[in-house]
Amino acid sequence: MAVYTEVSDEDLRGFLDMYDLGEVLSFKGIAEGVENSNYFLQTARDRFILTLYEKRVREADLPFFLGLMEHLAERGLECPLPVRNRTGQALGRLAGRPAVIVTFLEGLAVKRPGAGHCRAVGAELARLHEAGRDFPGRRPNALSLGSWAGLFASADGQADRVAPGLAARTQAELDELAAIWPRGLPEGVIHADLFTDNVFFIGDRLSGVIDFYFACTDALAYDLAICLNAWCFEPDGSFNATKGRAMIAGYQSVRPLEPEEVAALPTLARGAALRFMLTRLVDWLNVPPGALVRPKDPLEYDRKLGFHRKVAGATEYGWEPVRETATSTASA
Ligand SMILES: Nc1ncnc2c1ncn2[C@@H]1O[C@H](COP(=O)(O)OP(=O)(O)OP(=O)(O)O)[C@@H](O)[C@H]1O
Ligand SMILES: N[C@@H](CCO)C(=O)O
Repeated sequence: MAVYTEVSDEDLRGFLDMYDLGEVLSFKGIAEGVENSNYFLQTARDRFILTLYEKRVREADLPFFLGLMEHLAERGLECPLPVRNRTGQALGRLAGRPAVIVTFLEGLAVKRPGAGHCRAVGAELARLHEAGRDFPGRRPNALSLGSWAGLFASADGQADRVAPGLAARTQAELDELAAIWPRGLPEGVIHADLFTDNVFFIGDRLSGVIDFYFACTDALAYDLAICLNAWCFEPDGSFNATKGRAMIAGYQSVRPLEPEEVAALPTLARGAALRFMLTRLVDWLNVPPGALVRPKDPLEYDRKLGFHRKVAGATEYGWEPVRETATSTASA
């Protein structure tokens, strides 16, 4: 359960005095997530999520995240909307932390996604990229290549305590990726953390996307590489190419990949796996005393890295050229 910061009844009352949300009917810490403290808030008016931002979220970046959610929602994406208080502010302070109330989204995260879910996520990711094109905000990816060596250093030489050989493997990967990391790919706003717990479905219909607190400006195909990592591996560690094919086809049904993005996909997938291995490693070694949180397994991503290292080309992820439609062939 990710609740790092407890909120007293008195603090909550003081905070909600600034809003027009009606009487509080229920207020509970949420038993998911690892990054921020999240509370479910039911008032006489509606259901909401109250988030207190913790270690990895810089307060200066919050206007980017909140503005992005508003921008995407205006363009028809189902995502939480920040709720403004009586003075028109969405961002406040509670229990010493920056805090925001957002609207509650209906739906459930899928635990064992099928190919249909992967296709829907691919298409939604591309819609997000398209909708983000005219978003004026820019935020460099604070968890890209340039940060990985520092993250590894902050594990303080303890990687081999988690698995023998992990330190040398990770160092070799850092060195190699620094040498081959693709530059100049099409960029835009990316979600950067579109894992299964951040996408909701009602039945088979994708009903919403949450958790924009890693969103940034980076290579669009890197976001797809993150999703291939998060959605298309089986619990036994094998990559499911049927799911990969569905996800990439879903993505390309909205935004076809450029040839240089296709060529870069294996390297981007390696980088994405390394990024999540490293943040998980650091979290695994540094669980704050008393925090209600279950850290995620870094070795899951070390194993995924092992798979990506052997991939020779994007077809192994299920990439196929976009088929010409009857109309485009006829008009060609
Ligand atoms: N707008 C929302 N509507 C409904 N439920 C939500 C909403 N926002 C968050 N939740 C619930 O709270 C949980 C944690 O939220 P979130 O994923 O944003 O937390 P986090 O700590 O940033 O997690 P992560 O580890 O994925 O980064 C979600 O899994 C979901 O159950
Ligand atoms: N989605 C991340 C946690 C939030 O950054 C992970 O699974 O490691």
